[in-house]
Amino acid sequence: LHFRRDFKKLIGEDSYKLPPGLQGLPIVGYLPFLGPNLHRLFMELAQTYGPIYKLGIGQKLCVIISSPALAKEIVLRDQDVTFSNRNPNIASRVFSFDGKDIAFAPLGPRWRQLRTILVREMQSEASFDASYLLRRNEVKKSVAIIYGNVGHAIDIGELAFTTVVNIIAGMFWGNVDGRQVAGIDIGTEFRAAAGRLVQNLGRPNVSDFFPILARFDIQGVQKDMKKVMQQVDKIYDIVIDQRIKRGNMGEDEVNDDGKKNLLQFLLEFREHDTGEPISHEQIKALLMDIVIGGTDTTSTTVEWAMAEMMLHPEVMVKAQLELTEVVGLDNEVEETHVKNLRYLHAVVKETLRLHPVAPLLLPRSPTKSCHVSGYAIPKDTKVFLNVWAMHRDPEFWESPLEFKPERFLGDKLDYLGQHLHYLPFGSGRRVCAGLRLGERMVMYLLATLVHMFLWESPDGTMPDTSEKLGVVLEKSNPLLLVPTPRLGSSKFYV
Ligand code: HEM
Repeated sequence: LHFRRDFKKLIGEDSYKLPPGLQGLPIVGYLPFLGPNLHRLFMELAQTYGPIYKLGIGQKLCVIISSPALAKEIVLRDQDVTFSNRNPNIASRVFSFDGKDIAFAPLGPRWRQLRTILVREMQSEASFDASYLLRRNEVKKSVAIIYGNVGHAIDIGELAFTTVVNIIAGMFWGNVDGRQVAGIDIGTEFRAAAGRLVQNLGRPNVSDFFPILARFDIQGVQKDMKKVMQQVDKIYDIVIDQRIKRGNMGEDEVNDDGKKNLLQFLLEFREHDTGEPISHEQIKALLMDIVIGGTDTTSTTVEWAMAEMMLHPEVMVKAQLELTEVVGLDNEVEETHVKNLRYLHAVVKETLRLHPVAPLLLPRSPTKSCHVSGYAIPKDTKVFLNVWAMHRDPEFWESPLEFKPERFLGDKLDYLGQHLHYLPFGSGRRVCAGLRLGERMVMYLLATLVHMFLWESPDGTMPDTSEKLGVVLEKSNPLLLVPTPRLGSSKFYV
């Protein structure tokens, strides 16, 4: 009744029907039936209700879309502007300094300004070239850590995460040693804070579904978010102050081609800008997006790829043969090799097909009432695109549940979101803003792990593929693997 009343108010009497679906119980709707793995539940419900259906959760109306044809109407066709907004929940609003970032900001000049800086300034070929040594150093440090643990089990997800955090810290705000700022170990601090942030961001919060109860914060999500954000804020304040002081003393760091890191760029942009100024909070919100949006996504993908290769030894062997051919057994991997690793690219694509880090993307929300496939979608509805289901749709994929990188070898499918049955980075205006860096880091790190070491499961136990959905779709059980050096000379490892 609630939805019908809202709906009629918004788009007028009886013009279109809401999609079919479930209202659930009175008042709470479908809330008590939501399990942890929403993408699986949503796929099961699609088998009964079809490729577009509604779900009432508390006072919120959700619409779930599981077909590429309908996704097209939303992300690529004439309605993409209407659907390029997020309507963030409470945790996301705290996380994003109330929508001052890229990921949760409404479509508009401020979102466009930050997005352009991240995509064009920081991910141009020239920027990547200039910051390559930094990535190389961090990857080499991780190789040395693995070498120091030969014969012992290593947590691959954790190793990948620390490597990526350090790369990102160095690239985006830079400092003498990306691991330490004013005595604070960034990797460790962020690991702890990011874990809690991500947990809160992914947790169903009663206050989101019953805005009327929001001020009571029954589960304490808002309170906990604010507490963690204070910790993270403290680190950002130190980093920003340090950068300003260095700038004032004429000690700006520049990369090989004279380019500055993102933080220097943003601070100067703020000072000299003639158009919209970038506020302190916007800078922090952008750093937040980069650290949270860029780390778990990347490291989880590396972890899943390694798990799948362990489960499919023939894939691991092919990837190693390719590396032997392209890189050589008397050489270490450089980023310049990566473009020639066709098979490894296919492995990563197949990994992201079966284990997309954001199986429901980031939810969209129309800014005005509209229609999709002849159904009414009222303003502010939460719209989920179930990419996980589309990636397993037998209409588009042969033997969809099998891990077969070969399917991508002759295929033109890329990450840009033009082919609507394959959307690991999303699509349209809101497609991932860190796509190029994400792909680059995954490929370089994975190629290094596979080329430099042979891997075994401890005690012969094979990895499982059970998953849990927080903000990213991660492995339920961490992937532990035991390394042995693969190259003849120890000089590549120390
Ligand atoms: C393997 C790595 C990554 C994957 C699979 C991934 C995936 C995604 C997905 C699915 C979305 C939502 C797109 C949509 O709603 O259509 C997204 C958004 C976003 N990602 Fe990534 N991402 C990755 C790495 C990164 C990195 C490295 C960064 C930053 C340096 C980043 C920053 C962002 C931002 C800022 C957004 C929001 C874009 C917007 O709303 O305009 N991501 N990402």
